[in-house]
Parts: sequence; structure tokens; C-alpha cells
Amino acid sequence: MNKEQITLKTIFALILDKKSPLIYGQIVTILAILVSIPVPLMLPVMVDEILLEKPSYFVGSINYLFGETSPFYYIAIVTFAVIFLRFIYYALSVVITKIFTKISKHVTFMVRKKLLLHLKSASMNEYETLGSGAITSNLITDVNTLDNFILTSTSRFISSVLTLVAVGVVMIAIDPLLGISILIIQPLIMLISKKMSKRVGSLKKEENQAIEKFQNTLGETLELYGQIKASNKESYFFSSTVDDAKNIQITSNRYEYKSVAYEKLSYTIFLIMFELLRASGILLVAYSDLSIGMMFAMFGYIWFIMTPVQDILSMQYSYSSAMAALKRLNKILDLKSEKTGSSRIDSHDVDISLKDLNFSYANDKNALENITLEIKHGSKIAFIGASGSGKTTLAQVIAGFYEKNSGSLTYNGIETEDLDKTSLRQKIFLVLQMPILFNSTLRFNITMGDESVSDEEIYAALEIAQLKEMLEGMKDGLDTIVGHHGIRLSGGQRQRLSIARMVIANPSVVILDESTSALDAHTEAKLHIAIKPILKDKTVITIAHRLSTVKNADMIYILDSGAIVQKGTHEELKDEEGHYVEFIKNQLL
Ligand SMILES: Nc1ncnc2c1ncn2[C@@H]1O[C@H](COP(=O)(O)OP(=O)(O)OP(=O)(O)O)[C@@H](O)[C@H]1O
Repeated sequence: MNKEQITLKTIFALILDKKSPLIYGQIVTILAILVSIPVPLMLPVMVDEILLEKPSYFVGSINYLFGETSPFYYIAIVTFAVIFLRFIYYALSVVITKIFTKISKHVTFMVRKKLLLHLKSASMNEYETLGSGAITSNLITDVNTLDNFILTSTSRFISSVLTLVAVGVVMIAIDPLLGISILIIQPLIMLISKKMSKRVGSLKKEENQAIEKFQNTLGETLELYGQIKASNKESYFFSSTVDDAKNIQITSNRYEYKSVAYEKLSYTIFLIMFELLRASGILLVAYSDLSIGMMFAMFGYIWFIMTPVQDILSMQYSYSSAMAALKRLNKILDLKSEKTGSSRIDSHDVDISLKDLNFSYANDKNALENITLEIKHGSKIAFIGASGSGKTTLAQVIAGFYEKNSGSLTYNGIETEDLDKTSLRQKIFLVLQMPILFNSTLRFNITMGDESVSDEEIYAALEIAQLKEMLEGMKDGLDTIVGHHGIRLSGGQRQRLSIARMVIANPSVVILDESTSALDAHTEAKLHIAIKPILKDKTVITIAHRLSTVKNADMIYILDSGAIVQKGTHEELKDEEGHYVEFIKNQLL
């Protein structure tokens, strides 16, 4: 087991962080129990002491405090006392809930924080094995399940057990036979009804699955609405969504009527047992010395212990769901962290070297095979190859996004494992083919939140990226919101924005992965001219399909099925039989 994992022990330790509220909470809980226990007893006692004229403790105490008075006042005083105790109980319950909610929210916050901090350093390869959907649901739903368990176990478990013990003592003192019968029968009935609710649990599961499937289909249908219309597939997609909606109707129908039937059945069993206990109570009054008042008190306690019994029984369910949630949460903590060291790249110049490097995406076959190459600082390199040959993968491994499986990857002679990854990312900038933007302002998307960048610098970067005209057309200028994933910008505008981001970041190594593929030839040419001085002293790795883009590179690497199959300058390769000649031929077609 990974030592980082969250276990019950971890949770317990987090609860103990709040030691004083915890102790205070338990003291208030005991007070609340002490206040609530006499309540069901007080008015029934009046039956004996007033109606059956057998004055005892209560009447005696009232006489002592207020002097002898009439039955009306005796009953009124006790009623006020009961109401008062109920209010006190209410106030104490609020305090208890406040204390324990605070404790459970502290624990769940710490759990969320631990998971987020782990995610922050998870390696990309590992992160992709779970995906954003599962992680989001873990961080929200599973942590909430845990929250529920912590709240109920810290606040209600001890109080329920203590209440049952206290009531048990009182009931046995009143009448041992009836007391023990109630203490055995009541939980037994609750257990039976719990078992019944388990049966409907599987129906609820079916309903939930149907809802989840509907949500997924609906989500995808709505997200790809435009594409569905463009491919004239509305009928197909919407009819399968309607089928999923129908499935919700069927499963909900089954679940809802059966759950009500079971609920009512278990309540009926409870009422029958209640009647039997009542009959036993009356028989005990008739044949033993149990008084009528005490009999009523016992009836009151049957209802009274319903809540603690229910709480204890539901704790088992809450415990098993919390354990299942923990298991899922620990999957996040099992994601291996990015290997990072403390060595930093201090110089501006970065020489990159790859030797016999292999890489595969999670358990797949190798996406990169025995890659060996040297990238000297300031050189201009190009990767070409068929679609799927591994160009982007290679660029991402060089940029430190993915971790190699074997071989060596060094920056200025420092192995990637020993390198502080933040220092690497300051030096390398990857301009993607399809940059995804934050749903924020243009300014934020260019500076990535770095407030030290002035508007003048941003305007200059936008001018180089050929976005000045676009900016002039926006009435909110740099404060224009770009929409979810940058939806309000065209593909070409997003690519240019990413280039502006690179200009601002001013890295030593720039990787351009088809970063101008969405531009028209005229804009692309202008951009190349504008960016040339910026790239002059930088290492530039270009991935491109156009001959004109790669022709002037110092070294061209040709990839096929994840391996370098040819390398050389344009001059060397153009006469060499192989992939490059094919590449040139294809450009001429
Ligand atoms: N995140 C990923 N998870 C799993 N496999 C992936 C992932 N990204 C790419 N691949 C696989 O790795 C191989 C190389 O993909 P890569 O994107 O590096 O190719 P490419 O040469 O850049 O292609 P293109 O020119 O189409 O962009 C492909 O077989 C692809 O299916």
C-alpha cells in the first residue's frame, strides 16, 4: 500500500487536529442526552401522581419549591418543564451540529487539499489513466460521502450509543421485563426494515445507472450538436437520447413504487410490534406492579429510541460507502508523481540530448522507439512524418510533459529525473496546434495570470503574432472574454494567441507543433517574418507538413511508427532515397 494513501487512521488523525472542539462536542452531547432522557417520563408520571393520586417525587418537589397547589398547576408546571427541556435540547443539538460540522469540513478540506496537491505533481502519463471526469467526480461526490460518514460517526455514533445505554438503564429500572423486550425488539424491527431497504437499494442502483447513461449521452449530444447537425445525424443521436430517457422512466417507476411498498411494510411491522408491546404493557399493569403512568412512559421510550437505533444501523451503510469512496480517492493518490529533482538549468542556453529513448502511453505499445538525437542550443530542427508517426509525442517528451520509459534525456547534461521541472518549463515553450484557452480575458490568456507583464508588452506580442487587427475590432480590447476553451476565437486566432503567449514567455527553446496550420498563406508568411528576430537566438523545433517550413532547418528528422528513419539537412536528404523524397513528391502533387 502506498504510504500516501488515506486510511481510517489518517482520517482519525485529521479529526484529532481539532481535539478541543471534539472534547467540547462530546461534553455538549452528554449534556444533551441528560436533558432529553427524562422528557418521555415526565408527563406520564403525572398520571400516577395526579390522576391516580399517588403523589411522589414530582408532586413532592413542586410542593417543596412552590408550595402545595392544584392538579392544574402541577400539570402546567411539568408541561412547562418538558417544553423548556425540549428547547434546551434543541439549542444543544444546534451547538453539537455546529461543532461536528466544523470538524468534518476540516477533514474533508484537508482530504481535498491532499488530493489536489498530489494531482498538481502527477505525471501526465498517469493522469491520463484516470481522466478529468473520474477525478472531478471523486473530488466532489466521494469526498462528500466521506464528509457524511465523518459527520455522522463523530456526532451521532457516541451520542446514539450513550442514549441507548441511558434509556436502557431507565427502562430496566422501571420494568426489567418490558424494558429488555423493548431493547431487543425495537432494534430487531429496525434491522428487518434495513434488510428490506437493501432490496430496493439494487433498484435504486439501476435507476442511478440509467440517469448516468442519460447524462453522458445527453452531454455528448449537446456538446457535439453542431457536428451532429453537419453530418445529418440528428435522428440517430436524439433517438438514442430518447431511449435513455425512456430507461429512466422504466427504472424510476420500478424503484419508486417498490420503495414506497417496502417502506410502508416495514412501518406496518413496526406498528404491529408497537401494539404487541403496548398489549404487554397493559398486561403488566394488570398482573404486576407496573403503574399506568410508567406504562405510558415505556410507550414513549419505544418512539424515543427509534432515532438512535436508526442512526447506529445506518452507520454501517455510511461506513461501507465511505470505504468505497476512500478506495476511489486513493486511486488518485496512487497516480505516480512526476519525477523531479533539484538541479536547475541556470544558463540561457540549453543543449538537449536524447539517447535510446523509449516511450509508451499507459500500457500501450511504444509510441517512441530508440530515439537518439542531439539538439544544440540555437539550432533549428524539424520533425516530419506521417500522421500518427509520433512527432507530437516526441515534442511533448522533450518539453517534459510525458516521462520516458527508458533511455536517457538530458538538458545541459542533467538527466530529466534530476531536474527541477519548473526550471525546465521556464526554458521550453510548446506552441500547440490546437491551443485550448481559459474562459477568461485575452490578457489572462496571454500572460497566464502574470501581472508583471505590461499592456505595452502584450500589444507588442500581439503585433508579432499578427493579432493587432483582431484586437482593434474588439471593443473590450485585452479585457475581451474568449469563451469556454476560447470558443469565441477562430482556430487561427487561437494559434496566434498561443504564439503571443510564447513571445511573452520568452523561452530558450520553442517547439512549434503545426502552430500555424490554421493560418492562410499570406498571414503565415507575415507571421514568419515578424517572429524571425524573436526566434533568432532560440532553439526552434518545428513540426510541420509543409516543405517550405522545414526546408531551412539545420537538421530534419523523419519519423515513422515512433522511430527516426532518416535525418539530415534538406540538401543531404533530397537526393537520398527514402521517406524524405516521398515527402517532397507529395508536396508537389
Ligand atoms: N494521449 C494519448 N494517449 C494514448 N495514445 C496516444 C496519445 N496521444 C497520441 N497517442 C498515440 O501515439 C501515436 C503517435 O501520435 P502523435 O500525436 O505523436 O503523432 P503525430 O505524428 O504528431 O501525428 P499528427 O501529425 O497527426 O499530429 C498515435 O498512434 C496516437 O494514437
